[in-house]
Amino acid sequence: MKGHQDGAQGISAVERELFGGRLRWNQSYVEHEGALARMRFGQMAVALPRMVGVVLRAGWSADRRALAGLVVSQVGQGLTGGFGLVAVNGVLSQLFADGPTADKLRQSLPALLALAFLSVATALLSAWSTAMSGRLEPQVERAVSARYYEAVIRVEVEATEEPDVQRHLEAGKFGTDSARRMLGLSVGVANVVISMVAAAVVLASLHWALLPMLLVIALPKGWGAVRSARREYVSRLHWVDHRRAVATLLQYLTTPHAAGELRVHAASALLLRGYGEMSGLMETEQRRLARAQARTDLVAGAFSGLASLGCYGMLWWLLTSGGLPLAVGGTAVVALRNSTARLTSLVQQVNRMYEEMLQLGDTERATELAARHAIPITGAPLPTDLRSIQVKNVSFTYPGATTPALCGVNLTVRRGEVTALVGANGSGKTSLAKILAGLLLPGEGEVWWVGPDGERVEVRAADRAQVFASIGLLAQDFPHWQMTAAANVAVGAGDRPRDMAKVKGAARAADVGDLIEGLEHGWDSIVVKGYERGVQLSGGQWQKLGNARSRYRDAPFLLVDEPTSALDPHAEIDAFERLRSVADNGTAVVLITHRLAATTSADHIYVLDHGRIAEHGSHEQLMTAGGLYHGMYEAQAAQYRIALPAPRRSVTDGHEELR
Ligand SMILES: Nc1ncnc2c1ncn2[C@@H]1O[C@H](COP(=O)(O)OP(=O)(O)OP(=O)(O)O)[C@@H](O)[C@H]1O
Repeated sequence: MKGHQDGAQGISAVERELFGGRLRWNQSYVEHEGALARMRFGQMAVALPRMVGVVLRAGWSADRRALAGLVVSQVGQGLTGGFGLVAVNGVLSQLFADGPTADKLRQSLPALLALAFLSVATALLSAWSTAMSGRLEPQVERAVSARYYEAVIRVEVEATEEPDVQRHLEAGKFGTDSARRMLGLSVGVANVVISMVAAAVVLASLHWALLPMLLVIALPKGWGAVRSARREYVSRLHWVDHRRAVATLLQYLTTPHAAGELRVHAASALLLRGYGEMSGLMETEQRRLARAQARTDLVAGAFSGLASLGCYGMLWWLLTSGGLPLAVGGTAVVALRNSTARLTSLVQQVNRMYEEMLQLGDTERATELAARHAIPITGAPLPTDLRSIQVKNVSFTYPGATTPALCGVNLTVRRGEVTALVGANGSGKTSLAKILAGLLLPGEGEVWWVGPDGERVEVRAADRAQVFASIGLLAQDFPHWQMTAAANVAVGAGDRPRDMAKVKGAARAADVGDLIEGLEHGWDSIVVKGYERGVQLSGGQWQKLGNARSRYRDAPFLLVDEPTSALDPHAEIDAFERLRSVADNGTAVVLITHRLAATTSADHIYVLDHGRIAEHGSHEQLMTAGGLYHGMYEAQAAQYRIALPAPRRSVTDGHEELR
């Protein structure tokens, strides 16, 4: 394989088998990022301080004292380095002067003492710097992460459906801890740069020609560092999907809910083969990178070596032609050797810093993008005492889809009623529920939130926080939080302090209270196995817990998507009756279900077909109309009729007996 630019090459058979083809980062995105990665030195010189600025600002707002301490200790170390060189020059000047050795040593003593003092000061400053950066780094990481995640969770759901937005937001995740590493590296780089600047000042003051020498040695290594970092960054971008897929394969191998299929279906053999072949490809890429880096290092090292040779040659010439005193020459050699050693560490750190900067740049871009697509934080207040939601001529097409998920939909959801949404798979029920919840905004048409006297606010103009506060949601694939049972209910109102009495009430209303209270650790049981206090719930028990969560929200509009799919027949009937009584108590219940027995008692049924409302009315009206609903209901009812053979009877001794 030649590398990530390869066309059809570099695909393992198993990658094709499991993922249908190459798993490389979307091409257009790579091109866009490629432009960033091709940044020239000049652009990088601008971008690097900007990213350091991001980190410093985060540090400043997190812990000013620690940041100030860090800056002072770094500048201090640079100064001690500079003064150290001056002291070395003082010692050498005394030693190279004429006169008896004992006198020369005595006269160099003050400079030697100064050197000792400076090294103690350097050690103290370095310890202070370590303590301050250790204190600041986690705070900077938290600040940058919080900014990113707070922005991401506010993004409109529709925007997250756009592949480009999705990718940028995903890419941003990898840079959140780069801020922490950037701070550590910035400290290291600042340390080296300050000491080199100090060395440069001292060298330039000794002889003007010594400064260009230092730069000539530094440049090739800097070039090599940037080149390697750029190459690694581009590679990581190209391989990120592949890497994620490999991690997923490994994750499946230890996921408890896959345990059965892994063993019985031998899925583990396929996954392990996938892991082996796909990580083998990544190793090939790592080898390519290592070879390329070795080449770059060789070229940079060769040029740097040539530059050093030239510098020492020039020093020789300056000394022999009398342009430079011997003591200054000695100081120059010490400074050049120190600086070259520091340069190696500078190169390594800049290299890593450049990579981190590119990743932190991703996080910054994702944060800005998220802010551009954010749900507005202001808007018209909803009428107090909401009565209904009216959907008028609403159409909606998911980004990238060719056909609309909803088309000219009209419906009204009223408090005190159960409104059922039924229809075939993919007919648009969940999409309509998301429109009602204000999670998706209609492409065309309006969604009105209506008060008791007909006063109304359209969802786009409304304060969305109030819209969300008015909705209780139980999605089809509601999250199973790996937390305590109490937290799993109370998370239904994460913006309110936990009220245990209400948690217990909601659980009782969803028929799960006794179960939780009967557990060894009761409400503190963690509802996933593997933790201390962990328990495993069944699918139906989870569903009841989910129902309790949506009850705990206690909102005027309750949207439930297949709330009984995992319940046993008695529990299912019970759950539907409980939903009925929630509606009777004044809540608007929107029930999405394929169990048509449950819709018989709904006040209004809407039948969706390919995104349109095909029929609506009560159960009786729809059955009389004999359309889609009638067909679906009959099909379901017929299943029960077929499944119930008439009991066979025999006659024994004149008595009928069931067999
Ligand atoms: N996030 C999405 N991006 C693109 N298309 C989507 C998305 N979600 C749903 N769709 C498409 O929109 C249409 C309606 O889907 P929706 O989930 O609303 O159907 P549904 O009636 O709830 O189906 P089911 O009964 O299977 O749950 C389908 O064609 C589906 O493929």
